[in-house]
Formats: sequence, C-alpha cells, structure tokens
Amino acid sequence: MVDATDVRLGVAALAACLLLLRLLSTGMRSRRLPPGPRTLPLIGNLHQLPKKDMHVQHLKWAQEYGPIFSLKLGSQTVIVLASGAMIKRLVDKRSGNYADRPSLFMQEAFDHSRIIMRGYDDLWKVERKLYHGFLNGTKAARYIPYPDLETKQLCFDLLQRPEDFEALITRTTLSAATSMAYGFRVTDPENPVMKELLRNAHGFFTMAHKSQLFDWYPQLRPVVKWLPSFVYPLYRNAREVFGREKRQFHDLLHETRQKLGKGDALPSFASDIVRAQESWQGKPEGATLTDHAAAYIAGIAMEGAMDTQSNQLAASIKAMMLYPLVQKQAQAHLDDVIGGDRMPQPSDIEKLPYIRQIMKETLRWLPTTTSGAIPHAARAEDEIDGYLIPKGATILLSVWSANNDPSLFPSPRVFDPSRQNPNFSMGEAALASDIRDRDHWTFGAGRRICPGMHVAEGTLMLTMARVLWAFDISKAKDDQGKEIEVDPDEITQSIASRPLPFKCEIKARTPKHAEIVRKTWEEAQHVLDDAGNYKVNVL
Ligand code: HEM
Repeated sequence: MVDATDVRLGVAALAACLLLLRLLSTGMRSRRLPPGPRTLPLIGNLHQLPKKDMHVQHLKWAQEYGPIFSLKLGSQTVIVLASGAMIKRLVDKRSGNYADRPSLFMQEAFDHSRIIMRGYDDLWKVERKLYHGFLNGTKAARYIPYPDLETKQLCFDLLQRPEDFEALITRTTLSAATSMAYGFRVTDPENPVMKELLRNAHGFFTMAHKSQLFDWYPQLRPVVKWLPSFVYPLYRNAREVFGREKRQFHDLLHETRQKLGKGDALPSFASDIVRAQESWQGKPEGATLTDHAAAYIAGIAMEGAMDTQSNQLAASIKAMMLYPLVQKQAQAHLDDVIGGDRMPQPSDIEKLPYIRQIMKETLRWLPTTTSGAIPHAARAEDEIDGYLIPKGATILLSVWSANNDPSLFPSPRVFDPSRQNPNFSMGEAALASDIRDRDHWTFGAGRRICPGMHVAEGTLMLTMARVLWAFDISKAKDDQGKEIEVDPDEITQSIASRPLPFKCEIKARTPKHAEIVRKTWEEAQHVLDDAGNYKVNVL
C-alpha cells in the first residue's frame, strides 16, 4: 500500500522539479532563435547590457552575429534587426505581422493612453487614421506657418544669445509643437503651463527607461503595484504623473472645443480631432474615439514633435560645426538660390536640394531614435533565413546599426550629404522599393512608421536653411584661443537622445544678414498680440 503522505511528498517534489526546470530555462535561448551572446539561466543576457550607449553594443553584436540576432532579457525574447535590409524584409514587407507593440509596464501605468505604446487594436487603427489624415504630406503644409514664425524668432534670438543655442532651439520646436497641436505659442519656457507639459513628458520618458526591468519580468508587476511608495515609489509616481498629464491634456482639448464653438480657433491638430469626433457621431469610429482618446491623440502629437525635432536640430548644428566644408557648400548653394537680400521661405524648400541632403544626412548620422524609440512585437510566429521569430517576441529596430551599415553608407561615421538622394522627400524614401533609396531608419518602419515625418521634414529643412543662410557655425575656443574639440558621437541616454551639450560659436555671416534677420522678425510679429500669442483668426 502506498502511503498518502508519500504521494503528497512525491507530487510536491515533482512540482518543485518542474518549477526549477522552468526557472532554469528562463533566460535560455532556444536553438531555433537567431544567434546572440551566451545566456545565463534566469537573467539571459541582462548582465551583458551596458549601462550606457546600448546602441553601440547593438552594432558590435551585429558585427559579430549578423543583421538579425536575439537577446534573452529575463523571460522576454528580443529580436534585434540590425540592418536596413533586414528591417525592410520583416517590418516593411511583412508589416501586418510586426505592427504590434510588446506589453510595456509604463503603458499599463498610464492606462494604455499613449498611441506609441499601444498594441495593434481598434483604437490604434482609429488613431492612426487621424494622424495619417491630418499629418500626411499635403495636410502637413497647413501647419508650416508655425515653424515659419518660430524659426524667424530663432534666428533673431541667435543674434542676441548665440551661446544659448540649445535652449533657443528647444523653445522653437516646443512652440512649433504647441502651435501645431493646439494653436498657442511658447514665448517663455518658464511659463507654468509649459513647465507642466515638460515635467510630465520628461517624467514619462524617465520612468519608461527606469521601469524596463518590469517589461522583462512582467511577473513582478503585481508586486510592484502593491508595494507602498516608501518602499518602492516608481508605480505610484507614474500614476501621479499620469493624473497630472491627463488633466492637462483634457483641459487643452476642452479649451480647443470652446474656441471652435466661438469660431476663433487657429488651425490645429486638436481642432481637427474635435471636428472628427463630431462628424463620427453614431459611427463605430465615433464610439472608439472617446474624449480621453481624443485628448491623448492631440497631446501625444505635441509630445512627439517637441523633443525629437529639437534633438535633430542640435545634431545639425554639431554636424555643421564639425564639417565646415559642408557648411560652406550649403551657404554657397543658398546664396545661389536665395541670394543675400532675403531669408529662405517655406516656398523655397523644394529649390534647395543640398539642404534636403544635409537634413537627411543629419538624421542618418546622429539619429535621436538610436534604437527605434519603442520596439515592435510579432503578432504571430514567423521565420526568416531559417530562424524562428516567436509570437509575441519584442522586435527592436537598431536604427544606429542600420544607419551605420557600410554596405549602404560607406565610411558611415563621416557626415557626407552627397550620399543622400535629394530628389526624394523622406516620405517617398520610406516607401521606396529599392533599399538604396532609403535615406535612414530614424523614423522607424512598417505600419508604425512615424506619422509626423512630413511635419518634421518641413520644420527641419526650413530651420536648417535659415540658420545656414544667416550664420557661420564654428568650434568654440578656450581661454588660450585653442579650438574646443567635441566628440561627434556623444549623446544623452534616452529613448529620444540628443548630442551631449557642447559649445560652439554662432555668428551672423555679415552685418547685412543680421539686419535682414532683425527686420524679418520685426515684420513677422504683426500676427502676434502683446503677449506674443497669435491674434484671433490671423491664420
Ligand atoms: C525628427 C523628428 C521625429 C523623429 C526622429 C521621430 C521618430 C519616431 C519613431 C522612431 C517612431 C516609432 C516608429 C516605429 O515604431 O517604427 C515614431 C512614432 C511616432 N511619432 Fe515621431 N518622430 C519625429 C517627429 C514627430 C512629429 C513631428 C510628430 C507629430 C506631429 C510625431 C508623432 C509620432 C507618433 C504619434 C508616433 C506613434 C506612431 C505609432 O505608434 O503608430 N513624431 N516617431
């Protein structure tokens, strides 16, 4: 006779063995996955992740394991796509399968409100339709008066305070972003509404970075949510930021609705969303587009536009400082097409192919989204070159590796605008079937590709054209008059990184250029009221 106690002990021992096996297999790479660095039980490759410059490590691994490799991060499988060809084959060509996002802890903490982290669901489709409808190549032109005004102010401000160029660029893109999203300007970044916007957005970015452990070990999330804040404050802090941000986004949408009601709203993304909400009443899209979703669609358009563009403009200043011959060639081109009697206008953009090449090369050479901002995820199991891509795997676009692929971009760390095709806009390049026409991968790929790229193209080109037309940019000098050297590749650690702060000298090219900048800004201000905001119905 078998004793009941023995049976219980046997079952417990078996369960313990199974649990141990499961724990030990956590973090281990299955043979069918793409290759990658050796793993350890439980943690996989976590111990090999560097504290900084992850994108550089990705490039090293790509050189060792090839254009597709895999990492095990806790219980998650991460497939890294490290060449443009591989990104195109999977994320562009099989876009339906790679349009999802992995489950991210911060998305949960923010009640699944941000489109950029949303899975491939019905609300994402409605949101994407709105972004595409209002930010596409033709519609994006409606917003150009905003960067037009802001870059006139930028050039004027650079005459007064060239040493503050980083802060001045940030104000410019922030103000262009709030204008496009809601129709109001940022004249003073110390303004309380602005400070709140920045505090919330940057709070989110920081927490998204800090909470990665719970993306890799989702099993820990219930414990983290339950822990009191004096033990572990992350989740409660995130909820607090979410509460503040939600209030602000809802208030801004409400104000837009009121202005539309009074007939004095300026063109803005938020006005377009409110109108879409009204015209969709009674339709399935209308039911999906709740007030909360509408508030977040507008808020995230603003957030998506502010740091990314400012980071790329800071990168363009760095490039021009480090490559004076390119700068001289750009100025000769501008003198040729525009002349010395007026600043470049938005209508000139199409006539400035070399500026387009510089813009594209900046995005390739120093991308703000070194690792594609937010990863994609596989909706179903897939296979490529004999490797398995499991359902649910995180798909990371290693933009830095793809942008530095020497087979497409020889001597990739050299800033060489001549390698870029001036005849394609960035939107056209993203759709090009020939990989050699793809200028860079900085806006991502497939169905999740950045919907703001047309807006960004207009803003970046206009700003670069005007700054190069008006100013000489050179290395700053130390007390001994020696040029201060700057590392070209040093960047901040973020999902949207930026060159580390650097010094440079920015001077008007001639007194005549300075005078035109002053006069242009003086004339531009006729659309503004005394507080520096747009007069009613002026655009
Ligand atoms: C230099 C400027 C910009 C860069 C480098 C950039 C880059 C990116 C990247 C890499 C993604 C993720 C793409 C992917 O998952 O494959 C993204 C998504 C997004 N961007 Fe941008 N972006 C820029 C400007 C803008 C602007 C101006 C807007 C709004 C007007 C915007 C709105 C968005 C939105 C809403 C998403 C989420 C799309 C989705 O998940 O379906 N971005 N951006």
